[in-house]
Amino acid sequence: MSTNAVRIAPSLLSADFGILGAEIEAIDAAGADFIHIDVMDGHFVPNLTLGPPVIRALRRFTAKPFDVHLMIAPVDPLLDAFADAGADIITVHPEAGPHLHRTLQRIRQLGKKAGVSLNPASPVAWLDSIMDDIDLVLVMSVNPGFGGQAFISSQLDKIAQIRRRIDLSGRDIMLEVDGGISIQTIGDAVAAGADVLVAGTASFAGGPERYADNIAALRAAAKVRAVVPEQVTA
Ligand SMILES: O=C(CO)[C@H](O)[C@H](O)COP(=O)(O)O
Repeated sequence: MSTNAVRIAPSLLSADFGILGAEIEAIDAAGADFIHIDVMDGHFVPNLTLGPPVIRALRRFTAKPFDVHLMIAPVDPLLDAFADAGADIITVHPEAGPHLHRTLQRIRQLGKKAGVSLNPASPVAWLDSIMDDIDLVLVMSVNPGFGGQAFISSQLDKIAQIRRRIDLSGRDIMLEVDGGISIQTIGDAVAAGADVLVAGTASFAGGPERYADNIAALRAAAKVRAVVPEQVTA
């Protein structure tokens, strides 16, 4: 794939929560493509972040797409609230069920792009029956819940398998990778087939005066792979 098409989605999880509006303005000006918002409920994942009222309040600080990753269960009762608050892409986990297909249909009915997220141990086969119903696959390259974790390199094989499926399907589906993305790991993720890279720690490191350089460094590193191609088998 062309690295020109790579999108960088800084995760607000690593921003200063005391000044989120200013952080969004700064990361937007620094070249972010999407604003990635991690919603955690303290139940589906062992951490708590923010909900629809905060997303609504932040909407006025940028025109960039809000890429909202829902790590909450049950997810269905809150879909309308997140759509109404200003989410553009809404990504859910199959385990947040009970009816993934219905959930994805509802997201699209709300006029939003529908994403599905696979945890490190979740099988690629879960995509089999929903390829018509998604606009984005989010591969978690860490276990969800916290920023600053190490990239799980076994996910490269999964990314490559999903890239093949998307290409064979001929559908316009984004392949996003989230967790441990840095200048050391982004090249391998892109070489395996990712085209949207979530980066929290790597985007927000060093404060606002570093954001543009951080994102530029990620884009440059996206063209460099660290592992030999044979390690990515699928
Ligand atoms: O969804 C997440 C954790 O559940 C975060 O988006 C992800 O971990 C990004 O943080 P970092 O780039 O620091 O790894």
